[in-house]
Amino acid sequence: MKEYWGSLASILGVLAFCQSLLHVLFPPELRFATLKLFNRIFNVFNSYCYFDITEIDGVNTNELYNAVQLYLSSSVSISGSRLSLTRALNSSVITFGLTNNDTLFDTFNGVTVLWEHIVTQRQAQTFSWRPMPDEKRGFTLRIKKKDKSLILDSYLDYIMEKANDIRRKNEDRLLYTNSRGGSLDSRGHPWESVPFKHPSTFETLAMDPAKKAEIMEDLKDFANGQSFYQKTGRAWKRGYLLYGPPGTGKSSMIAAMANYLGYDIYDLELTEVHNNSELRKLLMKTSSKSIIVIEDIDCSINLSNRKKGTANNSSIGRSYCDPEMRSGPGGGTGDEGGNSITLSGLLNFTDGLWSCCGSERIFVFTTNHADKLDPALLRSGRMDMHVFMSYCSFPALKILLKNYLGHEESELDEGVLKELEEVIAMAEMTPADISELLIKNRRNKDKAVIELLEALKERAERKSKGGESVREKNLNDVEEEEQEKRALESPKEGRAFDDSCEKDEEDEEKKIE
Ligand SMILES: Nc1ncnc2c1ncn2[C@@H]1O[C@H](COP(=O)(O)OP(=O)(O)OP(=O)(O)O)[C@@H](O)[C@H]1O
Ligand SMILES: [Mg+2]
Repeated sequence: MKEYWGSLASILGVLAFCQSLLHVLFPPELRFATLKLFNRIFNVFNSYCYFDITEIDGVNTNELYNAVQLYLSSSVSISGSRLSLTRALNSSVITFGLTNNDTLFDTFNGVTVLWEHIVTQRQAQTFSWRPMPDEKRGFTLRIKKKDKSLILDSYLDYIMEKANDIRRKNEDRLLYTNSRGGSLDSRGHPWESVPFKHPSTFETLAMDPAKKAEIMEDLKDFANGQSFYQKTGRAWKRGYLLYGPPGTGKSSMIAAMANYLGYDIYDLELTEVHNNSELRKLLMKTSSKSIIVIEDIDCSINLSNRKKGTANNSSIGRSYCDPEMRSGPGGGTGDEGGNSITLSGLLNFTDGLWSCCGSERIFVFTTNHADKLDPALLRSGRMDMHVFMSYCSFPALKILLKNYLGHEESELDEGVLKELEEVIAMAEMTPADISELLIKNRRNKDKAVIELLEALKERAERKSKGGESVREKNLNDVEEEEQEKRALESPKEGRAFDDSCEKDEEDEEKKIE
C-alpha cells in the first residue's frame, strides 16, 4: 500500500514538473494555440456533438431549460432510481426530474440521444440586476454528428410542445374574470384569475348521448385542427351558442368543455366593459387554448336590435344594419359614444381581425332566449354550433340517476323505468330540478326514485291541464288576430265597420239635440 501511494506521489510530482516546464518554455499565446489544436484534433475524431442549455441565459430565464426539465420528467418517472421532485404553484401534481449530474438516454425518430443534467457552484457573484442562484444549472445534449441535421430542430420543437402539454396537464385550469370596472392589476393585466376546479365533465353531463358525442368530436377536431385551419385560411377559433331554459346545464357544459380540452376560461362580464376599445384590449390579453365565455348575453346588453324604434341616439340597442354602427373596425363610432359597447364591437370581438390575435380559442355565448339575439351574431363563422340544452330527457335522466344514486340502468326496476320514460318528456323538468330531488334523498335510493317519479307525474299532470287552458287561450288569441287581419286586409269590411261607427255617432248626436 505504501508503495502504491509512493508511486502515485512521484507521478503527480512529474506532472507538476512538466506543467511548470511548459509554463517556462512556452509563452501563454503558444499554450492557448496548442490547446486549440488539441481540441480540433479531438473534435475531428469525436463522433458526437454537444449542446449546452443553461438555466439562465444572460439575465433571463431560458425557456428551453424549463421545457427540457419538464419533458424529461415524463420519461424519468419510470426509469430513474434517484429523482428530484417538484410541485408548481397552483398545481395538484408532482413532477419528477433528473437529479444533479445524472444522465438519461432518450429516443426520437429512431435516434438515441443522451441528456446530462450538470450542476456546478457559481464561482463569484457577477453584477446583475437581480440575485442569481448559487448554482449554475444546465442540460447537455449529446447527439451523434451524423444525426444532428436529422433531428435537432424537430426534436427541440417536439420538446417545447410536449412540455407545454405537460404544464397544462399539471397546472389546474384558471378561471379569469374582468369584473373590476375595467381597472388593471399591478402588472397591467385586465383579467383576474383563480384556480378553476369545476368538477363537471362530459361524463357527468346529463344530455342526449348522441348530441354529447357530436360536441365532443367537434371539440377534438377543433383542438387537433391547426393544419386544417391554416390550410383553409381560417382563424383558429370556434363559436358555440348554448341556449335553453335556466338549469339545463349551459354553465356545466362550459366547465366540461374546459376540463375536456384542458383550456382556461375567460368569463367576460360584458356589463363591466365600457367601450369597444376596452373589449379589444381584453381580447388581446387572453391566451391561446382558452374558452371565452359571455353568459346570458341577452341580459348583459341589449342586442336585439332588429325591432323598430330601438334605434335611438344611444349606441346600446342600435342595429347592426344601421350603417353608423357598422362603420370601421372595432365598432368605430361605438368608441366615441363614451361608455357603451355596440353590437358591431361585439361582432368584431368574435369575428374581426382582432379575434385572431391569439389562436385556438373557443367563444361560448349562453342565453335563455336565442330568439332575442340578432341574427348577425348567430350566423355561421361567429357561432358555428348552436346547442339547445333542453329539459331533462330519458337518456339524460339515466345519467343523473347514475351520477347521484350510482344506479346502472340494469339495477332499476323495469316497471319504474317505463313509468319514468312515459312522464319525463311531459313533465318538462330541468336537470337542475331533478338533481336537487336526488340529492335530497341520496341516502335512500329507493325513496329517491319513488319521490322523483311522483314529482314527475304531478308535474306532467299539471302541465297537461295547464297546457289545455293555454291551448284554449292561444286559440282565442289566434281568432282575434285573424279578425283584425281580415279587417285590415279588406278595406270594404273596414269601411263598413267605420261607416257603422260614424252612423252610430250621428244618431247619438241627433238624440242629444
Ligand atoms: N345537463 C346537466 N347535467 C348535469 N347536471 C346538470 C345539468 N343541468 C343542470 N345541472 C345541475 O344543475 C346546476 C345548475 O346548472 P347550470 O348552472 O349548468 O345551468 P344553466 O343552464 O347554466 O342555468 P342558467 O341559464 O340559469 O345559467 C348545476 O350545478 C348542475 O349540478
Ligand atoms: Mg348558467
